[in-house]
Amino acid sequence: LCAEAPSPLGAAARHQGTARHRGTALRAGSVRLIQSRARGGMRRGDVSAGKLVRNGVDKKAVICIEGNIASGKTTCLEYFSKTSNIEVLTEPVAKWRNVRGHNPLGLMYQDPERWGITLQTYVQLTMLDRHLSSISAPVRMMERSLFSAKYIFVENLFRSGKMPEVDYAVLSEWFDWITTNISIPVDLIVYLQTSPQTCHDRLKQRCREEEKVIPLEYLESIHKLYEDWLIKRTYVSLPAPVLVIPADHDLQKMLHHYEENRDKILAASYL
Ligand SMILES: Nc1ncnc2c1ncn2[C@@H]1O[C@H](COP(=O)(O)OP(=O)(O)O)[C@@H](O)[C@H]1O
Ligand SMILES: Nc1ccn([C@H]2C[C@H](O)[C@@H](COP(=O)(O)O)O2)c(=O)n1
Repeated sequence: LCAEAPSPLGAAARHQGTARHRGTALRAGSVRLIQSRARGGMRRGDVSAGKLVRNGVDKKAVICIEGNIASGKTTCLEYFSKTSNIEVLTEPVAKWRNVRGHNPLGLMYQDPERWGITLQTYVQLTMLDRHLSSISAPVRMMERSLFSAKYIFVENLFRSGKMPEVDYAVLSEWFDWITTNISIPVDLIVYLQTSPQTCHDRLKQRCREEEKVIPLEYLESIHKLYEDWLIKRTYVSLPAPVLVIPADHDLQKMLHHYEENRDKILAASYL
């Protein structure tokens, strides 16, 4: 049985616009980026020093929900979306499935060597847009991040031999430029830790057309990268502290776990 339903949360309406330098300020649609002061004066002063920061960014908490494909991130976000003072941003999967009539997500699963760079370039752009969009509530919970796009998905394509070295190099240059020059603040990572088999079962249940070709081994590689990054910490540096929530349980138990962890999660807003 297929159970893919459009997210009731919807995608945040975003203005589209061309980024253009104006002295030290850059306007991208409704986003205003300003050059941060050298040090101090901001909660994340050291991390942001000298970078472009979104205006007013230091007043809001950003929590990223991370986890394997179909681990339950959207379901978790739907639960917290019912809380006042929390704004929820799901991944822009609808855009990845339809950019001007093209489906880079589907193309990537059909032929990763050819289309991996196309999808991941677009993921990087749309995730950057998510990070920089204006925050309307004191706390933002967002699905995944610019960081996992690079450290998990791009890395997995490259390491599995499905992304040519030149494509990986270009994506890495883009990622390094963005993270060197633009502040991408994250206050907490919530890792929904699942077994690859659980994700495989949930993936089949969700039945997203493009994902029907995903074998268990693909989820195992993604799982390993997540574990190396967020649990073993043997891989790349973390952009924020990590809260791990075991997520193999049934829905009712998961909702209970979310409630139990609510204070720890929202504590990110007092940092
Ligand atoms: N705890 C759970 N137990 C069983 N099924 C779940 C659970 N959480 C989510 N699901 C189902 O698994 C599928 C994937 O969940 P979803 O929240 O879309 O994952 P993600 O956003 O991480 O890809 C959906 O069909 C969803 O209804
Ligand atoms: N950088 C990324 C991010 C996501 N994907 C794929 C994986 C899934 O098929 C889909 C959405 O992920 P989910 O929210 O269901 O975990 O997008 C990718 O290929 N690269």
